[in-house]
Amino acid sequence: MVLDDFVGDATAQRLLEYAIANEAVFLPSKVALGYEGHVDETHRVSKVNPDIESVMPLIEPMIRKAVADAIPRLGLVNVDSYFLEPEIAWSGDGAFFKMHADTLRDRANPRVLTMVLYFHKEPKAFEGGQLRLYGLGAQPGSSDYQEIEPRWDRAVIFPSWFPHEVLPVRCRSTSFEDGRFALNCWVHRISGNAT
Ligand SMILES: O=C(O)CCC(=O)C(=O)O
Ligand SMILES: [Fe+2]
Repeated sequence: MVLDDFVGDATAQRLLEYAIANEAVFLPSKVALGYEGHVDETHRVSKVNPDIESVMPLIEPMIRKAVADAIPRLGLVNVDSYFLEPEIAWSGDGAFFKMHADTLRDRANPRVLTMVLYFHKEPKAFEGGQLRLYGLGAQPGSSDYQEIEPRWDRAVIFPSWFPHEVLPVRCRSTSFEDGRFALNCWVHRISGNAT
């Protein structure tokens, strides 16, 4: 599901300003390996800031509404209760994220939905960085995909088990504010509520 004009210009601008002001808090992104996260620059290059509590109240109502709509539309079951895991990711020149799924299997409260909201400085100073969303079971190199442009204030919501990747970002400068920003928010199903 692609939802344009998701939070509105003023709120998207607030998110951008918040991210830029907190550049120092962004740390290299990790990928999951068993129960541990580790940095693997052959698989993923970007930076993340999971400490976004102060801006969550601005966007949480829109996220919760979109999640409530997405659950029946995407045919998810057993998601009567859930919690959100938000972070802001920054992708500068050369950043990418190879094909992966977001589901962390064998965990008590698995991720069931992935939401990504894009924002960036205007005029846009990067190219690339499209999200490729593959069909279930696709292998690297598959041509079974939909490609989504990371447009200002566009949100994408999909089941976390679908394979996806972020194509390489090319940016005119190395300055932080020129990069591709994405607010990622995972919906974790709270286990034990099977009906
Ligand atoms: O930034 C995106 O478009 C997707 C990011 C992603 O796949 C992830 O953080 O797991
Ligand atoms: Fe992902």
